Amino acid sequence: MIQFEKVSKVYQHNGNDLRAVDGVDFTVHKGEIFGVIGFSGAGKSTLIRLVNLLERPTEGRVLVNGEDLTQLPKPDLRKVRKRIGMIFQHFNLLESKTVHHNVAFPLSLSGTPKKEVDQRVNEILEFVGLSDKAKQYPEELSGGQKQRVGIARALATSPDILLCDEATSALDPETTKSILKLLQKVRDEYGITILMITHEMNVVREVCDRIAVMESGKVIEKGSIFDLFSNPQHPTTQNFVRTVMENDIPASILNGIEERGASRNIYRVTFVDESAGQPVLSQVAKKFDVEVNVLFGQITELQGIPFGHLVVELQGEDQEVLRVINHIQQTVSVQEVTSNAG
Ligand SMILES: Nc1ncnc2c1ncn2[C@@H]1O[C@H](COP(=O)(O)OP(=O)(O)OP(=O)(O)O)[C@@H](O)[C@H]1O
Repeated sequence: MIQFEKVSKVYQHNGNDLRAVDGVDFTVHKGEIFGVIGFSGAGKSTLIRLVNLLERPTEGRVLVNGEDLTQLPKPDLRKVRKRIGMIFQHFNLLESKTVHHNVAFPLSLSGTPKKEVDQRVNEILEFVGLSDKAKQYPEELSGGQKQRVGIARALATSPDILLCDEATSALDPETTKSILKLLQKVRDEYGITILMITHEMNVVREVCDRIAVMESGKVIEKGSIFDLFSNPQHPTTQNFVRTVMENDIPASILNGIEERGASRNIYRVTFVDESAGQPVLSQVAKKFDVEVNVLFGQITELQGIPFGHLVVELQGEDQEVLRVINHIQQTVSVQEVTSNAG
């Protein structure tokens, strides 16, 4: 468990205070995958580095499993740090060492007997799917394989917490997916708490239970993936959501709506939860004297829950269209679409 308690980190920049992290306050629960998302300079790297004391807070506290690391004597701090693994965007592997030695490194450093080290390394390489690469060097591996070595190295000392610093930002989309799957397996099989920072919304959508959105050092919004995607409050969060969910109706369709003039009956139907699985609109076409013309839409899945919207034109008498709206409002949310609004 990681608790940020009104944490700030202030740097000096040209004689002025620069609040890289500013009053951050949230808790990452045990076994959770928590994402911190923000644009460049938002303060994400500084925040994650406060967890393992690569940075010290200027104000507030960071508690790791209930302990304030700044208060620990050095030998205790070393012990606690072993319980916090970290992986990096550019993997940070030792190029002159084999995969086996890279993973063994943190164990050898702490004086673990060789036999024990070899056993643990073999076990972890099998877990990350790289048993056959033990004798190879980093330069012989793909980016995804290098990150698997990074994950194996971070897991070698059996941590409770894994910090991921833009861990998939240097990888292509397919490799990103496979690394995110591996991180899920790390959480599911070892119960490790994962805190990840990223600027990519598709990454947090794929694996995180909850996220916090950072801007100018502050957390501007936080919540479950479902809540933030389905109802983002802050404009920055809305921008992030837009990077993965096309909410805006394309201009060509809006122009078409404008051309239809006053007689249009165009609505945005938002599906949340099990309503997305119900054939609401096909039922309408059968039950009422209207035709349903789908103009645009997107349905996706968030944390196993279907979510999305369709923009539809209802063709029929106004009275009948109103009856349809009343009917479908019981299961989905309905908004009228005008040509100048998505
Ligand atoms: N050691 C430092 N000294 C002075 N300023 C710093 C230091 N580290 C970070 N900063 C500043 O703090 C702010 C937050 O930086 P940080 O690297 O934490 O952001 P970020 O969200 O991780 O962005 P990026 O993804 O670009 O690294 C930036 O304005 C940065 O210039």
